[in-house]
Amino acid sequence: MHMTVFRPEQWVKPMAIAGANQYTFHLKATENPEALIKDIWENGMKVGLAIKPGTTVEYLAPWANQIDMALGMTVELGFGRQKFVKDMMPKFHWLRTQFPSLDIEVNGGIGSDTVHKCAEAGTNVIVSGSVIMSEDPRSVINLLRNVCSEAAQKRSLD
Ligand SMILES: O=C(CO)[C@H](O)[C@H](O)COP(=O)(O)O
Repeated sequence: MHMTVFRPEQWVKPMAIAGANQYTFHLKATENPEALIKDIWENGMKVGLAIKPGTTVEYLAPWANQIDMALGMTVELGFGRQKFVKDMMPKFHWLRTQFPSLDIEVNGGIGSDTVHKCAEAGTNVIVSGSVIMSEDPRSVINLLRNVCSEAAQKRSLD
């Protein structure tokens, strides 16, 4: 679950009861990330931690060893069909270098023209909305998956 909400603390238990296996919250939406991470674990879910395009990766770094996934937004929060912001690429690259086994998710404006940059920078989890819905979903999903797999394989050989 990607929770774009204020006070993410209040939804941990309801989401666990509803069957969520991962709870992603926005770092700037809580005053106590450490306690929230612990609460998510204790409720049996994996932890995802999200930052917006304007947030530095150093802000997320102190928690990177305690989470399962980092999410970098490549658009501002709110709605689909926004233009991809490429400023996140150095942040993904830094995260991948520092935390080789961390899941790194990208969300915002991802399709066949933007996925390569993200995969090369180190993302391995892709959110894609409008492009998938506007084209042939099966072939777009296959392409996104293949680009990420090939980039991961190349990293493992380097
Ligand atoms: O969560 C989002 C914005 O808050 C995403 O950008 C959205 O759901 C994905 O859509 P798109 O692929 O069209 O950018």
